[in-house]
Amino acid sequence: MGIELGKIYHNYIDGQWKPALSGEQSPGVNPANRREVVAYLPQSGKPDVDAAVAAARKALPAWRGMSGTARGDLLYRTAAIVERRLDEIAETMTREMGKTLPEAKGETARGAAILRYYAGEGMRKVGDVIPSSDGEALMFTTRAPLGVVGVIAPWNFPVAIPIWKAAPALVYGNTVVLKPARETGATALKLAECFAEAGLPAGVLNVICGSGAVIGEALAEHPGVNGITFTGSNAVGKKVGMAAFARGAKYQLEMGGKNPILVAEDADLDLAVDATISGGLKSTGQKCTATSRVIVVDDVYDAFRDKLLAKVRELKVGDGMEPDTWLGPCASDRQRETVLSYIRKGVQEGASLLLGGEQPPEGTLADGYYVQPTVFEHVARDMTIFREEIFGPVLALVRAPSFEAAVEAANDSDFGLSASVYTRDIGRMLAFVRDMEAGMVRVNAETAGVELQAPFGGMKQSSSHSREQGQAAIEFFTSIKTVFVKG
Ligand SMILES: NC(=O)C1=CN([C@@H]2O[C@H](COP(=O)(O)OP(=O)(O)OC[C@H]3O[C@@H](n4cnc5c(N)ncnc54)[C@H](OP(=O)(O)O)[C@@H]3O)[C@@H](O)[C@H]2O)C=CC1
Ligand SMILES: O=C(O)CCC(=O)C(=O)O
Repeated sequence: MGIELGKIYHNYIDGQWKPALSGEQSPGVNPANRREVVAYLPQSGKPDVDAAVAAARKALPAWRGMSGTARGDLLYRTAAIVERRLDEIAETMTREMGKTLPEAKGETARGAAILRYYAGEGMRKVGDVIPSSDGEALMFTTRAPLGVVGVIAPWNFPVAIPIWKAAPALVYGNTVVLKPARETGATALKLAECFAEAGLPAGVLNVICGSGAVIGEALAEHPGVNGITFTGSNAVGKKVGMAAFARGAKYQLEMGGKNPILVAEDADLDLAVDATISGGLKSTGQKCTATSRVIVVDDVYDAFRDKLLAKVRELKVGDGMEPDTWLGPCASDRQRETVLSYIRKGVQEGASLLLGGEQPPEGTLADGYYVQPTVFEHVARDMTIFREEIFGPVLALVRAPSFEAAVEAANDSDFGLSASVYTRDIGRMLAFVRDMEAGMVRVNAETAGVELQAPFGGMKQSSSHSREQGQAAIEFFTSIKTVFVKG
């Protein structure tokens, strides 16, 4: 039994399911088959944002007043419900944004694991006792929640990202207004159903769907929102950050990447090829941690390229619901057009297109937003495909005369999210860890894939220099209070 297609969804505000106040809704189509309407989603406006923020503000005192353990218990219960509904949530995700069903199931299971991790945070320490210079006083730190937190989420990890933002926000005593990407509203509303079934009090989590330019902006500018956490493009992230900064709200931005994998002359080439393919092309290259620049030392360049091409040719493109599909469609028509325009630019600017570069030939794929896995070589550092985030199944091969030159080329980027190296030499590993300007530095492992218990974030223009996930989340979602008590 599959999910109900074409269902009409409502916003989740103040513990109730409500249509947009305007009554407007918009269809969300399956990127693997544009004829399939997956869901009708509310097209909310500013009055809906006002209602959601008012509900979150009203719920705040009681939620903040509960113990961390009690808040954590609600997250444990939500995790169990997400797990029970895993197949349905994963199918909704695949039909809304195209990633393969096994990937969607893995991500949903990860969502439950993130909820459990932060449920446990409700019982962990929040401060330190610091010796005072006054022998009769007690000085210590504690943590206060920010208040109402706005979560603006992208479509590429529609379960993991909203949860890794909302779960720590909630457990530390904040209330939340979540605005999912327009592509993945139904998946987010199913998560809201799980929180509601777990017994989360009304108004503690609110989910509203609609255009980013309207309700995302309204949330960032709203005087009732104390903090905004955003993942998405650099252009929008900067706008959101500036809107929050202008009114003194706290903000956290996770944005693009242009992640390199370096292949040294002593690398295990088979492993390096597998990591390049998995890191660069899984989820159709739509990860901020996706491998995009493949920088290979001259001595092994030809052998690496030939192995890579042989394996990429074997990848099966198709509907993510089909069991033999390795690579699904781009998440939307807009995203497919962006990717194809980068490919055209690569060709115009003189890179050599070795493989792919087009929509797959007509047939069963004609109704979806597909792009063939694409490999370029002779990519120069001033080319657009070397410099800008593509967010599609496109790899740019770069030949480097030496390992040192490869590191230098890898650092020649405005971004610094993730970077990986393949080498067996401990000296090279350590040099890479020291010299690479990236928040996630990975040795003999692909650039993508993050662990929920470890800090995640980037350097340079990849982030606002904060970190998400693991214990790092407490830094954004709370403020430190230093307390001095004298009897
Ligand atoms: N770092 C990452 O993980 C991601 C990076 N990207 C990058 O962004 C590119 C474009 O993707 P796209 O989906 O358009 O990313 P956006 O940055 O536009 O979208 C991310 C989120 O921000 C919302 N948003 C859009 N405009 C505004 C605004 N003015 N104020 C506040 N919120 C807003 C979106 O809503 P809505 O969906 O309604 O527009 C969505 O919820 C990709 O090609 C990729 O390069 C995209 C997704 C994730
Ligand atoms: O690599 C991952 O698992 C996470 C990637 C990510 O956070 C993103 O693409 O937004």
